[in-house]
Amino acid sequence: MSCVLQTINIHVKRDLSRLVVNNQQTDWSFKVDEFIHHSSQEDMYNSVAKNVVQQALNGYNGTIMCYGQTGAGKTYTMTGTTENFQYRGIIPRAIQQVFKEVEERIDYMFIVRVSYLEIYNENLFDLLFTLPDTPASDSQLAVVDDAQGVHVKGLSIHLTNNEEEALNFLFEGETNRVIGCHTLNKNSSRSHCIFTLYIESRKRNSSDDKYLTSKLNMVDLAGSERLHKTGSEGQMMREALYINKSLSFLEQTILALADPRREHVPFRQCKLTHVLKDSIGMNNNTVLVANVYGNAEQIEETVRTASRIP
Ligand SMILES: Nc1ncnc2c1ncn2[C@@H]1O[C@H](COP(=O)(O)OP(=O)(O)OP(=O)(O)O)[C@@H](O)[C@H]1O
Repeated sequence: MSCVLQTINIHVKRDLSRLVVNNQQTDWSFKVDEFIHHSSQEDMYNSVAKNVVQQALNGYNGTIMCYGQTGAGKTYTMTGTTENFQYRGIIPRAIQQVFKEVEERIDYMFIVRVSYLEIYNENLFDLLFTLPDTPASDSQLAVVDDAQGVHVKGLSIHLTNNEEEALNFLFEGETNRVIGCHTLNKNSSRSHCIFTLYIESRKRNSSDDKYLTSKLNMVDLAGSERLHKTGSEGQMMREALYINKSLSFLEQTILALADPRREHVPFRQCKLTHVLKDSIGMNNNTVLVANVYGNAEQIEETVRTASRIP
């Protein structure tokens, strides 16, 4: 969302032949809005998320996505860890910001709801299905694109009255995620997960009964990975193929959105882009966080991740 671009220059020594991506290239240069290194979770939040959350409270849809190599810190950035309050990630901080504003803006009436969707091997799952008040869905969840906009039929959406309730939904969903273990990350997310806040607001004591509505998606994408690096086989290889394919569709969609000459944006190629159709690009606030490792051994994947940023 910021306009000043920063340049990242990467140089790989040619004599480290094992680490060279190809025989010709040893230098890369990438432009990004911001390069965040050695920062606290709070600084990270203030840089990438605070503004999008504020805009969502003002009625604009927003999406914040973490993308990158498996084990590079996407879940840490998005959710954080529970061992220390200061390590909490973007989602709990966004929840806090939303409810702080709800309390402060006393001239407005807010309704906040949440849902937590998982996309695993191109199938949709409701991560809040375990809650007692979640109606049992007898049919498969499906992405529907109709007059009401894009929504997932069958996904439970929960009214949330305060920060604590919203955090409980987050933690409930976290325990239901599909987690795998491979050589690069022993707690690897094998799916894309979208935690959504639906915000509705209306000015109190106003003659006009106009509601402002917005959706804020916080997306922890499954890790992009080279199969030989993660040592995947069998079911994990199948998962990795789905993950890589959908990430490639996401990349194509983002590239199409960034190109003003493109008339068609291929949202329907996979569930991930279809679900996000009305919340990325165009008039929505979209932030893509590229998580990379800091060490030289992973330079090949770092270059790959950085080169996918439009
Ligand atoms: N900035 C950081 N500071 C401290 N620990 C971190 C940081 N980033 C990641 N970690 C730790 O590294 C490990 C891997 O991170 P994480 O699970 O977030 O990766 P990921 O990108 O979500 O991986 P995957 O795609 O496999 O799910 C975790 O134990 C996490 O707590």
